[in-house]
Amino acid sequence: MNIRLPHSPRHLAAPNLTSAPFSFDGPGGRVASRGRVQALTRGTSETLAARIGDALSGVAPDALIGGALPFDRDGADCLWLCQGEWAAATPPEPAVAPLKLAGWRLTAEPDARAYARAVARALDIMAAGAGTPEALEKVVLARSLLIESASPVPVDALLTRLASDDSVTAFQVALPQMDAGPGRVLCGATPELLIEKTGRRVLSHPLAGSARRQADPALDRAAADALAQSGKDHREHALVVEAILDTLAPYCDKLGCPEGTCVTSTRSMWHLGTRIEGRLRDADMPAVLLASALHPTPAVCGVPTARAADVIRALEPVARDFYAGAVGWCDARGDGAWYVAIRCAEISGTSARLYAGAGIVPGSDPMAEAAETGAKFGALLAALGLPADAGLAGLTGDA
Ligand SMILES: C=C(O[C@@H]1C=C(C(=O)O)C=C[C@H]1O)C(=O)O
Repeated sequence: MNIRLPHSPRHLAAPNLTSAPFSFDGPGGRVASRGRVQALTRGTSETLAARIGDALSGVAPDALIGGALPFDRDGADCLWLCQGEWAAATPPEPAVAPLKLAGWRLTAEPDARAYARAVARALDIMAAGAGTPEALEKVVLARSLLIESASPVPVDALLTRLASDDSVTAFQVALPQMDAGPGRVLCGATPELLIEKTGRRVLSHPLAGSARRQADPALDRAAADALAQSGKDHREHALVVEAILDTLAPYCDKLGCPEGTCVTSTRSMWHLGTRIEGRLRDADMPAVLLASALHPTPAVCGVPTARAADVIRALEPVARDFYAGAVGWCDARGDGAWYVAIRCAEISGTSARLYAGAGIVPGSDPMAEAAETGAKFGALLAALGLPADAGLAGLTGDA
């Protein structure tokens, strides 16, 4: 079965989201696991093609693979194979249930000021290496907020609330169990399409360059205009587009960005975005392998990739695990959609660890980057029923 996301949305059954190991609900439709579900053998990006080939050989045309690739290409992925009858599903409940976490506590890891110091350190590394062959041109540094609540974090209610923003894809992927504790789920609302593949058609919509939305319409417009004019943000963005074009070129006989770079928005953020369209040479290339070839783009890692990954490892105190990886699905024909795993949280029982990062290039201002990460937490915090600006603590003199 061919599931087309943006132009012919198709609703697949997901009787109970908490028991479905993956679901995606975005601008083009909704895809969720169902039927007989089995975990694929876990492995790194190196063995992915062989494992996908094995999994898809001989399966029924309506089989579906979905899940998450970790940020670290040498880390083990988490993929699920679903087989069985598909049934038409009713679209998810439009009602946005109020969500109130009982007795919650928030710990910044690290706090905004320590994050700003890490950004300053990254800028020093860039300056020290400038002009050398391995000079660091961009690195994306992230921080996290750990929320601990007195009651379990309700993933279904959170997803419903996240999905109420039409500009994002609300997703959840069940992650491997770490120990005997509660299950882990990666849950979020990503605005960034890594790759969508339908037959020979591919589409990617990278984002990089950000500004916080404002409640006042005039200030909001001004923020978008400033982003559209920002040389620093356009430099940050261009590196991502170049990397995606370079990676896709060998797979495509046509590739381009017909609309150029535009300002796009979610409910809480403005971004620079570029729609990249291509035609594959091989219609059978599975979307998950294209996602793996592209990942990690400089939207979440940096340039050059290996150097940026080293700096991330050295400067970030919390392991990314599946944050800033890729989440998505692909059917037996290889058609599917994969998203950059951002604006998300790893949820386990009563705790949720939220992540947000920002691209650093020469000219970045450490405190402004800390504020940007604070703003990026907003969507998840609000969906959890917490103050949307809680990630900005320490930046406004209120810490
Ligand atoms: C890394 C994140 O976002 C990425 C970084 C952006 C930026 O630096 O401007 C913008 C969009 C995303 O590609 C995140 O939200 O955690």
